[in-house]
Amino acid sequence: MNEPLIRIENLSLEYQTQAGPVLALADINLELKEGEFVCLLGPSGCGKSTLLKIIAGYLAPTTGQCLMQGEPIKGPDWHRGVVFQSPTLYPWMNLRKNVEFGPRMRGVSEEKIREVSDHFLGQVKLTGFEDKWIFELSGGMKQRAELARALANEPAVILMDEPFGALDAMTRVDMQGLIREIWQKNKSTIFLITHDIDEALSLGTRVLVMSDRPGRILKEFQVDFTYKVFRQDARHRKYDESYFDVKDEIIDLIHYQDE
Ligand SMILES: Nc1ncnc2c1ncn2[C@@H]1O[C@H](COP(=O)(O)OP(=O)(O)OP(=O)(O)O)[C@@H](O)[C@H]1O
Repeated sequence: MNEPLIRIENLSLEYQTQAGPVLALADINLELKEGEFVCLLGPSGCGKSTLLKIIAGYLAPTTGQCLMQGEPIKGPDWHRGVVFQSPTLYPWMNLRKNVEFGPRMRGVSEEKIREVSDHFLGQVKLTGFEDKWIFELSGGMKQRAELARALANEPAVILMDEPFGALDAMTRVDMQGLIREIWQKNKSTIFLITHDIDEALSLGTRVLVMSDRPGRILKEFQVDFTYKVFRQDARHRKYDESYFDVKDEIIDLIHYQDE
């Protein structure tokens, strides 16, 4: 099968605002292949979230196209799971009901729903908290719950917009370890937006760097640092010189934009 999971061709997006049109993205060409962990970096306001929203199906491109398995994406659907920085869990449902919501809406059997929610709550290490209300969970737990809710739909691709941005440094590193472990175990395809170069390099198999608005993809880096980091010592990462060479190049690329 040569068709990539997601294919974006000559895409641009222009927002219409009261002050006039805002060109957010231009000339985007991008493929996401099954099993890839693609991280997107770029200056603030360059169009990263806009690109993710197009892949999710929330926004339609102004020109060009965004295809999933060769078919144009026409709107949001459960094949593409989305995780945002602020959890969007339903406060009137307990944790288990939140995770089961998607499969239940799709008419999955109650037996299978239970199996899936047990499995993914286990993967995100929330077994034992199923009956808790959302307000009873910590920030890190909410973000893990959000992840379990996305995973419960068994989407073809998981789209994450700064998923760990609001977490403290320690919880963030733990979450990175967890998402790496889940990606490897489930053979998931992940597209993740971050401001953190170390996060992108320590998780991604490919790191894309975007230009200032209108966002274009300036350069991409095929990297394998994620394979070198194991969850057990995720807090004590040791990288060789090539890591710092790539990091410096990315800093220069992003910094150059600000000048
Ligand atoms: N709904 C909208 N209507 C009009 N303009 C918008 C809208 N959403 C975003 N924009 C503009 O489009 C540009 C890209 O925004 P976007 O949120 O995609 O950037 P970003 O790279 O994700 O930013 P950040 O890193 O700060 O989250 C910005 O100039 C923003 O002001």
